[in-house]
Amino acid sequence: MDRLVSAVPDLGQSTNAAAFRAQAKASPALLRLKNMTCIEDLRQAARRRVPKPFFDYVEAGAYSEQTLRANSADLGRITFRQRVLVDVSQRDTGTTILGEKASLPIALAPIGIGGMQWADGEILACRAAQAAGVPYTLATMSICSIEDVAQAVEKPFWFQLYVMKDRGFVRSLVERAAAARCSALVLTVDLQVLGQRHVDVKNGLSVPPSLNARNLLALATKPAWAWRMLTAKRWTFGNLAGHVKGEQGVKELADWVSHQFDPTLNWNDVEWIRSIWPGKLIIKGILDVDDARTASNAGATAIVVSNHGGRQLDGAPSTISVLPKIVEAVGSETEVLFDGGVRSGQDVMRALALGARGCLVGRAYIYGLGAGGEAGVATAIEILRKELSVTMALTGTRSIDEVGERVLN
Ligand SMILES: Cc1cc2nc3c(=O)[nH]c(=O)nc-3n(C[C@H](O)[C@H](O)[C@H](O)COP(=O)(O)O)c2cc1C
Ligand SMILES: CCCCC(=O)C(=O)O
Repeated sequence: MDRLVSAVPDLGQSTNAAAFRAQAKASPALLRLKNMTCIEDLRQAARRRVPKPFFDYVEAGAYSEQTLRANSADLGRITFRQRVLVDVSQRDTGTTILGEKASLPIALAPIGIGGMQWADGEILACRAAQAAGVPYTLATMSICSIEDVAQAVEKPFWFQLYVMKDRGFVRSLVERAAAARCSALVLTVDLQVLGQRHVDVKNGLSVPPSLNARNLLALATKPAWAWRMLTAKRWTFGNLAGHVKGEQGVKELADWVSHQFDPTLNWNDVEWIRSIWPGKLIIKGILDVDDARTASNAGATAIVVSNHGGRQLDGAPSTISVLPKIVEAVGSETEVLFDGGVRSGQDVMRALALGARGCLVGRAYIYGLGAGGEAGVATAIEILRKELSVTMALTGTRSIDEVGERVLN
């Protein structure tokens, strides 16, 4: 099965459609994905290839999923201003994020247990991101560890930090990220207490998967997935090995969070993190103007306007509905990144038009990972690139600098 992945040649700088088509010709893995023309196609393929508990985990939002739905619905209501007779023959989707060049105004969001979607998922996603020229964020709760990923990729990546009760362990994570030359620390502040995702409870989601009859069946019906996992031999949280007692038999994720994550986390701790991480600091999970101001004053290089993809506070507003006022409050001092509901290049354009510097994409790339490993993530990024480029053309926009309210109705 690993043929699918190992057959993928170095994708190079996949920044234009012609180059991607040439690579697809040479690569059976990309060829298999060639009929995937939108993120929804990748989602359907992931549904077929990933065991149900892990696919459900990606899909889920908290409680009634009102906020999850609002993220996409509110983005979809924003319409563009069609402009014609503008020379759009030369278009550039490139930009800078945190001062670094990116071929697209996106970064791959931190996704816990990405390595359960496809064996070695975090390494593969990071490779695809780097080949495409966009930042990748490794989650604290990843299956591949910081060191696993650092050894397997060429360029620096971002590391996402969850603050646990054991501050010695938190410090060691930060030190490991620095030793691995991570280029930014993404401090997630909206998940000290887990918003329940009903389906995970019903599926008995655990890492490693619990071996009851139902779960064994779910794994057995995806033999290609299971074979890759057995070969990769990575089944549990890579960053936590040796640090947390009983880690090999982690129980339900919700139990894990309530035992390990620190609900006392507050702004003084941000000062502490700032003192042990002198590099670029991104605070992720900001949805309120006052919090955005405090984050900016606390020395954040950037913030991510995020409600955790609708997975935490059900009933919170959609991210796109709060973006403009947060940009207005802090946008001149702090880079404002955006996430939640981005499933197309059109969505990226919408967020940029309302002031975001770039978008973190979560599920959109994870569907690609579940659909086809590294080639699937490359395909997801390529789909977003093409959609953004065409949307730029049809709104009479040649560069990311030109994107603003002028492209909206
Ligand atoms: C399956 C899944 C796992 C996630 N795990 C993490 C995580 O470990 N750390 C984190 O900061 N955010 C995590 N998030 C939130 C994402 O980083 C991001 O905020 C969210 O996915 C954006 O919404 P979107 O999926 O609609 O793009 C996760 C999201 C999903 C869907
Ligand atoms: C305990 C893992 C939490 C990962 C996460 O952030 C999410 O599932 O949304």
